[in-house]
Amino acid sequence: MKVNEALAPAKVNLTLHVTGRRDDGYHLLDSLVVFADLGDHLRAGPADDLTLEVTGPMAAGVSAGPDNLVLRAARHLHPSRGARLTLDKHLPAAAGIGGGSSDAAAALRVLSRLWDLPLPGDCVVLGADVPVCLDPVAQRLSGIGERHIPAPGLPPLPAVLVNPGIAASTPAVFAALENRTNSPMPSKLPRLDTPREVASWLATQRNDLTAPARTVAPVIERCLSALHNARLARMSGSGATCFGLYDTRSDAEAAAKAIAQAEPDWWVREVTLNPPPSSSR
Ligand SMILES: C[C@@](CO)(OP(=O)(O)O)[C@H](O)COP(=O)(O)OP(=O)(O)OC[C@H]1O[C@@H](n2ccc(N)nc2=O)[C@H](O)[C@@H]1O
Ligand SMILES: Nc1ncnc2c1ncn2[C@@H]1O[C@H](COP(=O)(O)OP(=O)(O)O)[C@@H](O)[C@H]1O
Repeated sequence: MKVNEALAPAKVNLTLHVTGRRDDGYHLLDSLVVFADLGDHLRAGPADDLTLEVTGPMAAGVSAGPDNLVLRAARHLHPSRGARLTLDKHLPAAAGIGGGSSDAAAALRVLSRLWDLPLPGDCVVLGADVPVCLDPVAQRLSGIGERHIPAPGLPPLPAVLVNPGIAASTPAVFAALENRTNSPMPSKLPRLDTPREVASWLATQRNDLTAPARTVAPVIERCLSALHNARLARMSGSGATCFGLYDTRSDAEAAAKAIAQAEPDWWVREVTLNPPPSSSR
């Protein structure tokens, strides 16, 4: 990618344990987060005014106004400088894969280069997922999202992402959560060398938002069923996107093809999670 371009990769919560709730209503999380080799594309050119154009296959319904997280991130970085921004949307919005947060983080990265400014330290105010998206590699996220440390060794993971085209509102899903104090992941995460080992270990962990998300969007059950031949099938974030993990890319490709044929209205993509550096599409 050129200096004024950035990939805003899909974020996937391999685990999402809700461990408590702060007085301000935000929830404490313990989450193993990885990124895909697929995402939105952001370009920035020099300009006097700040403008944004939203293009691409998933642009429908995404505002190009000041509420777009790309423009909010730009104004967070500098209150008045200009740039001509183009956001090519490939990820569904409000889908539990952090499209907006990853776009905001990409905007901070690109504009800090264009404007020669340091990255801000307080970007959690843009969204709980923005800090982890600033450095899109495997990480263990905690606090409400403001704390993250590199995850121990994980291999690249052949996977399929499935979204049924229903937006799951993150506040609505948190509001439907019955038990807000659940156990965290083990304090020391194991080193996992193969997709099979990853799937076996993940099966002992959870996404605590799955049950409330199913009440908000019952179609999630069908997404998980569609991934029945995966080593592990789970929801990401607050949904509704679900992911399936496979042993090989060809297994994932075959599964994606079959699901897309059976559900032509769904967004179905074969991806690699935690890809080797510089292999993004
Ligand atoms: C749940 C997660 C897990 O990675 O992913 P998504 O489903 O959004 O992808 C994130 O924590 C979401 O991050 P993000 O989407 O940036 O959240 P924000 O805009 O800050 O918050 C949206 C709303 O979600 C709730 N929220 C969010 C984060 C958090 N730790 N506790 C919360 O209770 C609050 O109701 C808040 O008003
Ligand atoms: N660049 C953007 N892309 C997608 N959604 C955006 C963007 N900017 C603002 N939003 C708003 O943010 C909300 C959450 O979007 P997103 O981050 O994609 O979902 P999630 O938090 O479920 O991962 C959307 O409902 C949308 O209104």
